[in-house]
Amino acid sequence: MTPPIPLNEAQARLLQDVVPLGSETIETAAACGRYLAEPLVARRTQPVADLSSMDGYAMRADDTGGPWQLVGESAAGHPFAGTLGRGEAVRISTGAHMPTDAGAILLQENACTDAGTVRVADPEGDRPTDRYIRRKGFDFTAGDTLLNGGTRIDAASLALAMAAGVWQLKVGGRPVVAIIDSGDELTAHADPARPDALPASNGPMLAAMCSELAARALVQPPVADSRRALRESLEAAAGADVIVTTGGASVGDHDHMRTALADWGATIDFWRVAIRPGKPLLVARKGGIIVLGLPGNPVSAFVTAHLFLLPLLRRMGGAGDPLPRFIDARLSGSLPVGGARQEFMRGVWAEGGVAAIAERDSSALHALANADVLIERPIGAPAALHGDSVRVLVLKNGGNA
Ligand SMILES: Nc1nc2c(c(=O)[nH]1)N[C@H]1C(S)=C(S)[C@@H](COP(=O)(O)OP(=O)(O)OC[C@H]3O[C@@H](n4cnc5c(N)ncnc54)[C@H](O)[C@@H]3O)O[C@H]1N2
Ligand code: MOO
Repeated sequence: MTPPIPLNEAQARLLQDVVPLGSETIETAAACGRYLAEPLVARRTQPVADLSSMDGYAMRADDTGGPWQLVGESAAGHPFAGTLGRGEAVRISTGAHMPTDAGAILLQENACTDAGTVRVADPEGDRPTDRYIRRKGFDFTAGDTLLNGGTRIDAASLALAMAAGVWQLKVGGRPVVAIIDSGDELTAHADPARPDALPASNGPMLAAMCSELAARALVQPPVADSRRALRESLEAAAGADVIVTTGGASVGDHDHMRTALADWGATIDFWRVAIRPGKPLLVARKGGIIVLGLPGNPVSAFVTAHLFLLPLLRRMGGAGDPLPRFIDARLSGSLPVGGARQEFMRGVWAEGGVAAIAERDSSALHALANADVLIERPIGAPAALHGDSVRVLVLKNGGNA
């Protein structure tokens, strides 16, 4: 048996030949979660003119002493059409166009009005200023490149595209993922006739992870531990871009995944990666289909999905930067010396840092569901102490969570 390969080598081998799926043009409002297939270029300037950022009164920049005669109003969507002379002011609202010739704003809190005349309320207090003017094009100008191709569209970038007058976006495709749970012990639903059966939780878990990436996930009913049944389920899934299996990837008498893949005509690219959990991971290919064989233990399947499945789907969908992003965090508590495999420990936010959850068994879903982060431990890392820096992958309380 060849030794497990390092994680970074395995990820590079998985992603190196992946060609992004064909692109399509869709409504911007429906593009959340997709990746830009070309740069986002502004079609309009924002703001389109100098605007007021506050409610108050607008006057000329060289006329900030007052009093001023009120000669009209500029409201958002209803600009003041006239010109502004010395000694004149217009009522102005937040987001309204600055009148031609206006160059200063007096906040309404700092103004008093009487019979069409505006004055500075407190001669010792705040006077008109240009600080409340949002200059034309300060955010972006028509023709500016706002986002690079390969960027994921999220709520903010979707709003940016709308504001830039781009109603449709060219985005990468949505990979179709077939998910196969395997094991004689598994049942798709709680089954009173089989009280000892284990609910197949990996399939729905992986489908949920895929759905956050705008992939289409199809979960098959659990498949028995037999070469023939596995081969048939692979054949049934052959219309997908990616087939993900869980279970049967290890060395036991009932672990048939590798032989079933060979029977089906797939070539195994690599098997076993130096990570904990998740060592028995395999990658195989048949034609244009990529098969990811994840280990059956639920935590192993979860961790390897983050490290391999999601990066693969991101790359297929057109992501420029598909690998998960780890950040540095302070350790609360301590960690033992790192082992022979790169480890991903479940952790929680605690005391301004992260603390490892004591339960490290790769079947422990309760601990996984309580985890806020995965803490990375390099191979052979020295023991870590309270306050040391560790790398973490944020699972909760980041983004929309
Ligand atoms: N002698 C050795 N035994 C094992 C090794 C090894 O190197 N030598 N590796 C261990 C490691 S590490 C892992 S991880 C597991 C992975 O095994 P498999 O991928 O073959 O998975 P199974 O044996 O089929 O199942 C493992 C475990 O997970 C449960 N399971 C499976 N599918 C699901 C599902 N869809 N939903 C929920 N739970 C599932 C299954 O009941 C088992 O308890 O192998 C070690 N053994
Ligand atoms: O690689 Mo296994 O996932 O540690 O239990």
